[in-house]
Amino acid sequence: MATKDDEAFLAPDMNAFGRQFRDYDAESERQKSVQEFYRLQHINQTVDFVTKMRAEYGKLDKKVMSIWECCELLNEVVDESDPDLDEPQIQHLLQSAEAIRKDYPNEDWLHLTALIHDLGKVITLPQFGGLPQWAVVGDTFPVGCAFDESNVHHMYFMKNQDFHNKAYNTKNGIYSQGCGLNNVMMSWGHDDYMYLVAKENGSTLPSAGQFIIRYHSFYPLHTAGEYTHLMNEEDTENLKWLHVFNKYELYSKSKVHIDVEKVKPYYMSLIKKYFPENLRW
Ligand SMILES: O[C@H]1[C@H](O)[C@@H](O)[C@H](O)[C@@H](O)[C@H]1O
Ligand SMILES: [Fe+2]
Ligand SMILES: [Fe+2]
Repeated sequence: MATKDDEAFLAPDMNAFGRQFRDYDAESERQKSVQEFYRLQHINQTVDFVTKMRAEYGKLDKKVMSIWECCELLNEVVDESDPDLDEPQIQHLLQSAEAIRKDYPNEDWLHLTALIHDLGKVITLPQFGGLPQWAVVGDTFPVGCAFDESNVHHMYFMKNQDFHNKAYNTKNGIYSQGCGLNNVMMSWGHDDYMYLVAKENGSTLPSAGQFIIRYHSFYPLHTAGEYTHLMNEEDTENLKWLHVFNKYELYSKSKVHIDVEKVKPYYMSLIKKYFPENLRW
């Protein structure tokens, strides 16, 4: 007989606060601080800033540690951009991973991708450079081309210096049609950082897994369907998996906790399969 654990994942209609998911306009205290977060993010994420961050974090000289150590460290991180989540970050990682595992039991790489997708948020901690929230979390978007209106709280881009730069404020900006997302500079944050960590440490996670990590906050693309003119064929293939992932990542945010010790052995075996024991961060 099927137990509750064997049932397919059901996406809820409401978040843990009884609101719609990703409602950035609802009147509440939380909404105000989320809006203030996006004001700062949209003003400060520029081509110059991203260029500096890529160079700095590309050194991977902050710490040597395992993937699991980082999962535990993530519990110290608070995400001020998220209107749907109040739980410790490790719960969010495990909730996402276990939800996907229910419906895609054979795609072990996808379970692991879910487990690690937000680990990059550690760059907000002092020992990783202590970056401000606007440089770590929130939705992401390309810099170096026009900011699309599908970005939440789009109006704040008006105070971004790139908004007024003629080289950057056209549809393609410094890019060309179909150039591929790999050639596009995304706003700096936990996605691009974790992608860098995985790649530079020689992870064998499939290309779709690496793509999910790198673009999971790129809602203007994967949910609004904008910026597709920058994609190439490989991006189109990988985007299919990002759509799958997104459903489980977003709608698994709930108050139902996962027993960490119970599932840890399974995830440790996946980490061993796809990552070296210690990584440079
Ligand atoms: O607030 C959330 C949160 O920071 C997530 O980790 C990120 O991936 C989302 O795109 C963002 O909207
Ligand atoms: Fe997440
Ligand atoms: Fe994220």
